[in-house]
Parts: sequence; structure tokens; C-alpha cells
Amino acid sequence: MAALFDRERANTEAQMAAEQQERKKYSERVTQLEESLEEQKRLAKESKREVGRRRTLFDDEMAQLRQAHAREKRAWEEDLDRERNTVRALKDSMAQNSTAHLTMEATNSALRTEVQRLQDQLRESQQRTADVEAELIKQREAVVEIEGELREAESLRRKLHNEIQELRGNIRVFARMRPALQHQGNSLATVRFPNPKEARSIEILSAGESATGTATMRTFQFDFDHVFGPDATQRDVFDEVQHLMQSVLDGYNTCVFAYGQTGSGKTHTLEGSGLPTANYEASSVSEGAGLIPRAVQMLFATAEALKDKGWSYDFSGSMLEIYNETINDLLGKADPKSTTPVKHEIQHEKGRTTVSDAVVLPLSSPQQVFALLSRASARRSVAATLMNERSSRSHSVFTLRVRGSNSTTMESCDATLSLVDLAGSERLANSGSGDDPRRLKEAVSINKSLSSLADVIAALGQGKAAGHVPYRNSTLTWLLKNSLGGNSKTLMLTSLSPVAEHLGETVASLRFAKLVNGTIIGTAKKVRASE
Ligand SMILES: Nc1ncnc2c1ncn2[C@@H]1O[C@H](COP(=O)(O)OP(=O)(O)OP(=O)(O)O)[C@@H](O)[C@H]1O
Repeated sequence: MAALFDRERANTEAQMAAEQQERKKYSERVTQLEESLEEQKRLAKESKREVGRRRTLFDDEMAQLRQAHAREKRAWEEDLDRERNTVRALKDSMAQNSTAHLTMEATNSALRTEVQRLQDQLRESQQRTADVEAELIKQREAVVEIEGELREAESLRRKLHNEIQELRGNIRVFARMRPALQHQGNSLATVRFPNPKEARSIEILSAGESATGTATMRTFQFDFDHVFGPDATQRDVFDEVQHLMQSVLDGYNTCVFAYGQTGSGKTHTLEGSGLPTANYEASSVSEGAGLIPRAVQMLFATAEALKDKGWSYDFSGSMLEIYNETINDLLGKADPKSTTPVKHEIQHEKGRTTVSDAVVLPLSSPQQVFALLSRASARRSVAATLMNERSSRSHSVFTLRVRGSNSTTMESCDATLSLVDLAGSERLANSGSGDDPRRLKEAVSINKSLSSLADVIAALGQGKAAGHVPYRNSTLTWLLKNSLGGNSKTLMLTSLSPVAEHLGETVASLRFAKLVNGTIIGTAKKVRASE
């Protein structure tokens, strides 16, 4: 038992030792584990710290990264916004461009259509032009033919026109009675104009006494180429005269006399109320304008129109006054007050009349002619103040020389138009000269020249039978030698006063006019430039 016990005890002690051993090992193990746990804790702490540090670092880095990322993001966003804006702008622009493109395409297509249309039109036009050109060539040929015919017709017209003039007689006589002037208030003569449509007759009724002493009424009737009553206008007179202007351009010397007593209307008929001023337009003259401005306007206008038919004309003019048988140049430089006036000689050579030292001005427009007439008129009025109404006591002669040549037909002509305002025709007893020797001399000179004019016309009327034509008997007839006679066309415009008191002078003027009208002057001859 004891042994058992001892063994048991030994076993138990062995067991206890083993258990102790085990406990020790366990304790060591526990210590070890505790140390290890401590270590683990420390390590865990360290690790935690490290983790914390690393987390902090990581957080910092993350924060930085986030900031950087945020910055970048912002930058990207800004870039993105910009890009978006750019893209939007581009889209807008593209939209616009595409609209513009569409518009342009539409325009382009419209333009293409237009170009096509124009090309078609051009082709048509070219075709038409070709047709027109062909037609033009035909027309040109026709025009050349017509021009030739026209030239022939123009030459024929000239010939016929002048033949008609010849048939009518180269001296024609018109009578014009002026209206009563308001301010005069004189009693008027009894005058009748029978057959006013024909306008060729005038009748003057004059109270008288028969041999037995009974009161009678005498009627004087006169027939002329035309009679103008007091209502006739300046235009009416010119209408009857203008064919003579055509004759001047055709190369015929033409002379128009205004004859009549002082105050009967000679200057009114020739010049009219005031010459056109510098503002005058070549296409018109005033209603009051007389024969000279109208003739000048017509001559220049007709010369211009004849350019188409190959004619080219040169005009030149002079203005002379014959006072007491002496010639004064109204365009000359000499002082009109001078006591030693320039002496002018009249020369006739080859059908042309020239006056020595007289100014002849080249005239290229109607305005220049009017300037010439105003100059002459101013000069005449200076003389008039010196010589008391000298204008009605002198003859004024305006001469327009017209030279023409036709480069196509080689025709040429050279003629003068003389427009003569004669001195008052009243008889010596009525001239108011009385005992005034100056007035007497004037009246004698006027009488001489007017009776010489009648003699010349009468001698011309008698043709060769008269033998000698007394041109030299007065300065007037000598100056107008080539404008009278067979080589010219002459028109006498007899001015008449309607006043009863002037009846005697009116009848005398009409008798003189009748004498002239009864004269048949030989055939007018065209003057060629070379003659
Ligand atoms: N047909 C007419 N109509 C209106 N007035 C006229 C007419 N004829 C002449 N007269 C006027 O009569 C007056 C005299 O005319 P004008 O001076 O023309 O006469 P004249 O014969 O030339 O005279 P002179 O011999 O003195 O030069 C002027 O006042 C003029 O205006």
C-alpha cells in the first residue's frame, strides 16, 4: 500500500512535477505570449502610428492631389467651357455659314440661271446685231442713194425756187401801213384793204372838190405783191420775205429797201422793237423782232441745217450810213464827232462791191451780227445827237455777205443781202427844212438819192432800150449797183402812216412803190464764188 501509495505519490509527484513543468512551460509560454502580445501591441501601436502617419501623409497627398485635381478639373472645366463656347461659336458660325452657303448656293443658282438667260439674250442680240448690221449696210446703201437723190432734189429745189422768184418778178413791192400810235391821237385817213385774203390791194379815200365845187371822194387804189394792214405782225411780214433769205443762201444777191416818210415804220419793220440781247437763244427771237434779226436767225439756222447736205457757209457784215451823199462807216474806228471824216470810195469789180477802208467783220453767229448792229446803232445815235434826228435823214445799209461751198457737189456761191433803211421820203416842202440851209441840204440829198433810185429802177425796167443805167447819180444807187439790176432780187417795203395829215405823203409813197412795182428787171443770176 505504502508502495502503492508511494508509487501513487511518486506518480502524483511525478505528475505534479510534470504538471509543474507543464505549468512552468505554460507560464513561460504565457510570458512569451504576453511578451509577444506586448510586442504585438507595440507593433500594432507602431503600426497604427505608422498607419496614422501614412494616412496623414496619404491624406495630405490625397488633399494635395484633390486640390491639384480640383485645380486641374477647374482648368479642364474652364478649358472645356472655352472649348464648348468655341464649339458653340463654331456651331453657330457653321450654322450661319451653312445658311450663307445655302443662300449663296441659291444666289449662285439664280446667277447661273441669269448668266444662262443673258447668254441666251447675248446670242439673240448678236443675231439681232448681225441682222441690224446687214440691214444697216442695206440702209447705208439706200441712204447713199437717197443722199444723191436729195442733192439732186436740193439743186432742183434751188433752181425751181429761183425760177418761181423770177416768174414773180425780181423786184417785188410790199406796202405796210402801221397802226395809229396811241400817244399821237391824230385823226386817221380813210383806208380800205379790199380782198383781205389775197392781201394785194390798198385803197386810200381822199375828200376833194369837183370842178363845179361839189364835195367829192376820190379813191386811190394800188396793187402790190403784198399789202399788210395795221394788224399785221412782224412775223406776218417775215413769212412773206423769208423765201428771199433762201435765195441768198442759194447765191443770189438780195436787197431789201424800207421806203417811206419819216415815222411811217421803216425801222420798226427792219429792226423791230430792240435787237436781241447777248442772252438771245438762236432758236427764238421776240415777237417784236423785225426783219433783220429774223433774217439773220433764219440764215444761220438754214446754213447749219444745210451742213448735212455738204454745205459750209461763211458770213461777214458791214454797216454803212449815207448822209448828205457821203458814206460813213458805222463800224469804223473814226470818231463820229471828227470834222475830217474818213473818205470812203466805192469800187465795183467782177460783180462785187467794196468800200475802201470800211470795216467788214467776219460773223460766225447771230449774236455777233446783233452785236455789230448794236455797235452801229450806238454810233448812229452819237451822230444823231450832233445832227438832230440824223437817223431819219440818212440811209443805213446793212450788208451781210454769205459765201458757201459744197464739198460733195463742188458747188459754190457768194451773195450779199443788203437791208436798207432809207431816209424819210417826204417831199421837200414837207421836210421842215424851211430856211435852214443844213436841213435844205439834207432834203436835197435825200431827194436826189431817192429820185436816182427811181430812175435806176425805171431804166432797169426799160431794159436795154434805156442803154445807160444812171447808178452813178447818187451814192446810194452807186453803192447798191450790184444789189439792184439784173443780177439781184429786190424787195421794196413801203411803209405808210395811217394819219390823215400824212395822206399826201402816203399817196406819194404809194405812187413811187407803184412805179417800182411796174418794173420788170432781167433774170437774176446766181453768183458763183469764182465770179
Ligand atoms: N407796225 C407797227 N406796229 C406798232 N408800232 C409801229 C409800227 N410801225 C411803226 N411803229 C412805231 O411808229 C414809230 C415810228 O416808227 P419808225 O421809227 O420805225 O419809223 P421810221 O419810218 O423808221 O422813221 P425814221 O425815218 O425817222 O427812221 C415808232 O415808235 C414805232 O415803234
